[in-house]
Amino acid sequence: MSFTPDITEVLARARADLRMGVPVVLAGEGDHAVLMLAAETCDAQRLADLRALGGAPVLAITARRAETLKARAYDDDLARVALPGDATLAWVLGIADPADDLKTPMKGPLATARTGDAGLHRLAIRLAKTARLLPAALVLEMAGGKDFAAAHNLTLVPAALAGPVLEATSNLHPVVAARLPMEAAEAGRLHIFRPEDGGEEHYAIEIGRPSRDKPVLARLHSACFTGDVLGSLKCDCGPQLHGALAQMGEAGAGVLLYLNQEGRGIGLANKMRAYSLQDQGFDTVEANHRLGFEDDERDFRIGAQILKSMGFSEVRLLTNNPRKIAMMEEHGVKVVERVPLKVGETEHNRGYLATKAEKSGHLL
Ligand SMILES: Nc1nc2c(ncn2[C@@H]2O[C@H](COP(=O)(O)OP(=O)(O)OP(=O)(O)O)[C@@H](O)[C@H]2O)c(=O)[nH]1
Ligand SMILES: [Zn+2]
Repeated sequence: MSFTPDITEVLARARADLRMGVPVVLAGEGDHAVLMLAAETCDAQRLADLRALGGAPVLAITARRAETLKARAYDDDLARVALPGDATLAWVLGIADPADDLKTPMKGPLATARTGDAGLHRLAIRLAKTARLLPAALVLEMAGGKDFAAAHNLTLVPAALAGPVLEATSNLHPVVAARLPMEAAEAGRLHIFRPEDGGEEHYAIEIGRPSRDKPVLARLHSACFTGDVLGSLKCDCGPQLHGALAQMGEAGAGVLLYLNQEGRGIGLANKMRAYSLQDQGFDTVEANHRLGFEDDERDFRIGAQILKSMGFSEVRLLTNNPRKIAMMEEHGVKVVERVPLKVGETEHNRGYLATKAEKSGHLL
């Protein structure tokens, strides 16, 4: 038995620190380490403190973001923008956040570095992403990172242990289930699942008493606060959610997973940043890229894990998204049938649905 936090627990702490603007130390090979701050939550004092340490801090961004900024990414998916001597917090935010890109088209020329531990820089961006912040991190290479972390009471993340944990899907545990009569079906039951990594909980809504021996009518729904709760006309999520529940109610059985992967996994704040870019004329995929994200950052392995833990191994999947089908099949859930789900097209979301069909391979 040990009271010392394990790597999963350390990562959860690191995420909380970054959201609060507290720096984190990432330890690499031997004595090598980097000090990181999430660009989005860094304040002027911490930026000044970082500079006072000397060395050559960089702003690590994704190649997606670098492309918009016309900055050279020397390391495939990663670019390290050198901090000019007079870089202010506004400069840092201007690189990290595309909000004023159109107003300030020339943010450069930006010098990008080829040196430094690319693995640690990638880890810094990954941590910012998992904290649902903009994918940009201020990073300073340092020796003696362990002592520095201890002296300043900072979370120390050993990179070699962190990598595999961040790649894997966290185990989920059932917390509680209770009866929930709904408009769509009186015989409803809501199950709560909690991941071991301290991340968002996910839900399963079981309708009727679906047999575990036959393919179940199933839907993997990704959280969409704007569509599900506010009835946004920009997407089709609300009608899809209610349509799927109604279809299961009519059939007398089904299971809908409500996965808390808002904004295709980038979080609601970043999704609203994407919406703001969409108002500047970019489509849903371009907006994600300009922010530095991939088109879709969701992890559908979570869905397969929940279905299996509930005893379902075969599904009739309500979806238009071929990626969901592939991920289920790859992770032990057989999709015996795809059941199309086409509801809620409006004049506001027609372009959005067309982009998903053209660029993300959605079936019409
Ligand atoms: N980043 C981003 N996320 C969005 C946008 N519009 C909707 N979302 C999110 O997209 C997710 C819904 O995914 P969809 O692509 O509509 O549908 P799908 O679940 O992949 O596929 P289907 O099963 O066919 O519905 C939810 O998490 C929404 O919050 C957007 O413009 N940008
Ligand atoms: Zn939506």
